[in-house]
Amino acid sequence: MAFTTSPDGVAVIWLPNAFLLVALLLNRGRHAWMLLLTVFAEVAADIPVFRWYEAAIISGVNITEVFITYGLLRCLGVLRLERLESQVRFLVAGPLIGAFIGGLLGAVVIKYFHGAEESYLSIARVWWFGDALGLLVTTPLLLSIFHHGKVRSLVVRRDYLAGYLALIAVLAIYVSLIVIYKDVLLTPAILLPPMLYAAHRLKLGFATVSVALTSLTLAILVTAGVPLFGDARLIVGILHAQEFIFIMSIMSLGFAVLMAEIEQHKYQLEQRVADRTRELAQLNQQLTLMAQTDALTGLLNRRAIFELATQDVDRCLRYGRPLAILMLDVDMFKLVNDQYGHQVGDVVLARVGRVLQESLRTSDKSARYGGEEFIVVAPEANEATASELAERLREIVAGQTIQAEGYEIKITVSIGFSLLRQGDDFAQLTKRADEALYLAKRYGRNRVEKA
Ligand SMILES: Nc1nc2c(ncn2[C@@H]2O[C@H](COP(=O)(O)OP(=O)(O)OP(=O)(O)O)[C@@H](O)[C@H]2O)c(=O)[nH]1
Repeated sequence: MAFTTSPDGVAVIWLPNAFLLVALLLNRGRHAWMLLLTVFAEVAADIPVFRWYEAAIISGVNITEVFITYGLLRCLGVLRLERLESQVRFLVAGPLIGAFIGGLLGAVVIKYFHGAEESYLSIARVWWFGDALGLLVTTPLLLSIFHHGKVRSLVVRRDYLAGYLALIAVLAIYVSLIVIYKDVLLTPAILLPPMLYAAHRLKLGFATVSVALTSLTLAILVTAGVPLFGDARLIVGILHAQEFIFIMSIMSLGFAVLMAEIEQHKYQLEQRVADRTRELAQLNQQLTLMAQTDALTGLLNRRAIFELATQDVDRCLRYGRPLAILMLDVDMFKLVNDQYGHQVGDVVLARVGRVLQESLRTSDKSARYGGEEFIVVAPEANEATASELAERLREIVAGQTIQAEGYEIKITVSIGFSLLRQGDDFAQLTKRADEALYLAKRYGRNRVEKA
């Protein structure tokens, strides 16, 4: 710390307070040992410049400052600095209020215990700015590293590496030039564009490191007497450096956070669009299904079976495969309606639909063809298979006892089936199956007839 300290012993940029603040923020003030360790570090950092009791009082001032900042941040609900709003709150609580109080108290120690040359207000101002910058530069950096209780590597990330190297190169060139030429044209302001570019491209993690490195470099240069801002008195040079570091930090960190927020918004927007698209696709699927389904029985409707069966018919004709069509009609269904009511009739139709769904192969298709009439399309079914299937369906329906509205109802179905012939189409097949069904009705119902 001695490298960045003015002749009166006030730091141009004072970093240790941020360590204590971050320890408090991360652990919510739980770990006392961390506090003791930081107090020890604060005193040790002051020992090279001050007598031990001065160092002890100064560390008391620093700790007070940190606790005021921490208390304010807790009141404002700020534990992380990844949003612009929390950064602004942090700026008010730490660099503005906490460091200001620290500056007022610290200047008393420097002026009256240490016997400084500069005026009380001038020392208070340098102290305030030094502490403010220490908090501003270091807190976001440490919070970036100790992310959610884990140490996040800011150094080895591949996309950051080129940025770090470029930053070190820029700083090295700047330091060499200003040390050799001491030219006022080499104002640190020329560092701003590359830093903003880096903050924009490499996000908050990198911005915190670049701000910390640049600030420290400038602080060391100004306290070593390098005239960063022309031939001013040392204290004026320090003040300018502090002002510059302040502006640079706010701009870099603010810019990085702003970019992160924009990215976040963009991501959320994309997520929302993706969600809506998925919902629309699902709705579309549901609509398609609804358009194909008969609401009462859950089977395909007439239009859907026409499309699907036509494909089956074409395929079986092309490959010379058999196919059968079964037409089922509930016997004396009008009586069911008349005797028990239309609602009971609906339950009966739904049961026939369920029987078909449960009894057929997955390659078979069934549909409600109209009223109390059903159709089954059975690819690969020859005469024997179709007759067996029709018989089985007839028996299963006849074996059902349907309970509805307090009634127990037994029903039967008549079935006519037709087999695919060369040159057939779906309409011809259904026409023949219908004729066979008519025969089944004529011969007494509850029976199967072949076309
Ligand atoms: N409950 C109900 N009844 C329907 C529905 N669609 C058609 N029906 C009725 O089904 C009955 C069909 O009667 P018919 O065509 O005379 O045939 P049936 O009484 O079954 O006599 P057969 O076919 O000769 O055995 C009519 O009463 C229609 O009103 C429906 O969705 N729900």
